[in-house]
Amino acid sequence: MADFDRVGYEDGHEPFTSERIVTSTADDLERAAEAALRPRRLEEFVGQLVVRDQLSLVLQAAVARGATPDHVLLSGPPGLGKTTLAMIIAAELGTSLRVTSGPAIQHAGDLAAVLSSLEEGEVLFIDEIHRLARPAEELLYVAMEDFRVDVVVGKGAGASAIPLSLPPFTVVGATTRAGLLPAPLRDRFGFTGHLDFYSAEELERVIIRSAGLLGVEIKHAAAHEISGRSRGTPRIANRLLRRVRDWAQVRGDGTMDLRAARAALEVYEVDELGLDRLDRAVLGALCTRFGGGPVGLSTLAVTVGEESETVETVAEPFLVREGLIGRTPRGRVATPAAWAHLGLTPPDPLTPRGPGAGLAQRTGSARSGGTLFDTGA
Ligand SMILES: Nc1ncnc2c1ncn2[C@@H]1O[C@H](COP(=O)(O)OP(=O)(O)OP(=O)(O)O)[C@@H](O)[C@H]1O
Ligand SMILES: [Mg+2]
Repeated sequence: MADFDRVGYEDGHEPFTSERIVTSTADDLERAAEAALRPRRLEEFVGQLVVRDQLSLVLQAAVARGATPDHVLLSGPPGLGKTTLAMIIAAELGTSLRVTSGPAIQHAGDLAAVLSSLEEGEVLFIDEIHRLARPAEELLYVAMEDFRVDVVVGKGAGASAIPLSLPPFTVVGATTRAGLLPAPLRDRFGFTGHLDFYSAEELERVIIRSAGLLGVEIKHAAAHEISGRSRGTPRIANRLLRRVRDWAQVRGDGTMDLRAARAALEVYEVDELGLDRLDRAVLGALCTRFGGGPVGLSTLAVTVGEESETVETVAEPFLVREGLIGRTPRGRVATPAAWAHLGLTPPDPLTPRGPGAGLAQRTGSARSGGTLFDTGA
C-alpha cells in the first residue's frame, strides 16, 4: 500500500479506539456506573413515547387480568435503554428478573436448566437474543409457546424426551440486530418495541435527571450543550455528563455550567456534532487526502491508522447516519455536510483529483475539539 500518512497514532500515539468517549457500547466498569442512573419505573423512562405507551398498556392489562403478559422483544442500537426497559417490565409486574444472554447459552441444555428453574410469573431477560445457538433457539420456541421443555434423557437409540411443563413466565428478548432473528422466533413475541435514537430535548431531560441522581447541580445551558453532542444515545449522554462533572470538580468551581461543559468536551475532543477524534480523522482523510472520495474502506482505514473493521463498525455508522459520509459501490464519499463541518471547501469538480491532491482549503474557523488531526496529549 502506498505511503499514506498514518494520521492518528504516528509518534507513538495511541490508536483512536482506546478511551473512546463516544462509543455507544459499555464495558463492565461503566455498566456498574450506569446501574445507578437507570430509571426504575416506566414513568421515569424518558422519551420513546410510542413504545412506552404500548408497553404500559400490555403490562397494565396483564396486571389487571392477573396473568403474565405476552413475550416482549426490544430492538434497537446499543445504549438506548433495552436492558433498562427489561428491568422496568419486571418491576412494573412486581416480579423478579432473571438475566441471561444469547452468547452465555452454549448448549440447549443450558437454556433448559434456566427455563426449568423459573418461577411462576418471572421475567426471563435474554440479552443479545440473536446470538442464541440454533438448538437453544428451537427449545425456546416450544417453551415460549407451550410452556414446556423436553428434557432428553439417555443417549443414542435409547434416548427419550421427557416433557416438563413450566409455569407461565415472560421472555423479554433484546437485540441490536432484529433482522438477524429467525422469523419463527420473532413470531413468538406478542409485542415488539423498536427503540430509536433520542432527540436532543429528550437527552437533555436524561442529563438533568442523571445529574440529580449524582447529586450535582447542572445549569440548563450545560445540559443542552451535552445533549447535542451525545449522538442521540442516553448512555453517551450519561458518560459525557460524568466527564463534565469531573471537569467542574477538578478545574472549575464545582458548578456544571456551559463553560464547564464546553471545556470538558474540548478536553475529550468531542465536537458539537458529537464527533470524536477518530470520526474527524476519517472525515478529514476522506476530504483532504482523497478529495472527498470515492475511496475504499481499507485505504481509508490505513490512512487513519485503524483496522478496517473499527472504522466500519465504530465510526462509520454515525457518520452515515448524520449524512456526513455516503457509501457507494466505488467506496466512501464525503457529502457537502462533511466539507462544511470540517470548515473546508470541496474541490472544483473540473480540477483533476486523487489521493493527496491537496485541493481542499481550510476556510472555517477552528472547531471545538481542537484541530483536525490533533492526536491529543
Ligand atoms: N429512556 C431513558 N431514560 C433515562 N435513562 C436512560 C434511558 N434509556 C437508557 N438510559 C440510560 O442509558 C444507559 C444505557 O441503557 P441500557 O443499558 O438500557 O441500554 P441497552 O439498550 O441495553 O444497551 P446495549 O445494547 O449496549 O445492551 C443506562 O444507564 C440508562 O440509565
Ligand atoms: Mg443492554
